[in-house]
Amino acid sequence: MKYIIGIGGVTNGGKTTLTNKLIKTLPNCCVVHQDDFFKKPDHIQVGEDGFKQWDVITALDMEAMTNTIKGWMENPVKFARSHGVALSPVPAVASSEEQVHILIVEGFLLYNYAPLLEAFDKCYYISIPYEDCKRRRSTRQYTVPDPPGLFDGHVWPMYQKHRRQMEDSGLNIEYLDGVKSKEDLYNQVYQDIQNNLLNRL
Ligand SMILES: Nc1ncnc2c1ncn2[C@@H]1O[C@H](COP(=O)(O)OP(=O)(O)O)[C@@H](O)[C@H]1O
Ligand SMILES: O=C(O)c1ccc[n+]([C@@H]2O[C@H](COP(=O)([O-])O)[C@@H](O)[C@H]2O)c1
Repeated sequence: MKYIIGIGGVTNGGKTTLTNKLIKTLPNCCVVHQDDFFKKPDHIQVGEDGFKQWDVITALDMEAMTNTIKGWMENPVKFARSHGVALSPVPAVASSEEQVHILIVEGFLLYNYAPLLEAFDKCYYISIPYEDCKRRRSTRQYTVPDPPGLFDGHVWPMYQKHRRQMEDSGLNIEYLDGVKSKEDLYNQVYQDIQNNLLNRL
């Protein structure tokens, strides 16, 4: 069985932290990070506001990301091996359908790209309030540092716009409170995944 989990949410909401905890405990679990598909800085458009438009879907090579996910869907064993993910031994009696393979797709604009929406078996979305987000972001180092004013001028307004768009899409999303402790968030999601997998077996 193949199972694809989306962990979307606001910048600095804790997506990577949660993902890194889950991949340590979920069996046969690979990960795709949307941040790995940002285009090079010279391919990022500059808006009328003067800011490079990093927080829009065209800043990402979504076709390449989709192809990576398709690669996992076609052959999760090969994908795991080529990404250095250790697989559980397959019992001699097990068929390939009995072996569970999990893919976590993590990113801030996961649910705003129509061709990918059908891929997810389960969609999580982490939110935190404006003040927490601004504070966490202020200490974060990206490959391209935030210019002054980017958060209020671009990042937060784009987050609000994309969130509304996602909510209007009718996708079935489980919202997570990113202000909860890292441990509580992990326990909540791990338990939910276990329950969902058991229901499918
Ligand atoms: N539940 C949490 N409570 C407090 N701080 C958190 C929590 N989850 C993550 N953080 C912190 O917030 C920052 C951003 O976390 P990260 O997982 O990289 O977010 P994202 O991948 O959503 O951008 C990091 O400094 C991280 O330690
Ligand atoms: O990773 C990069 O190369 C990069 C370069 C410039 C900006 N970013 C920021 O990365 C943010 C999304 O990543 P994250 O982990 O904070 O959800 C988004 O808000 C962008 O403004 C990221």
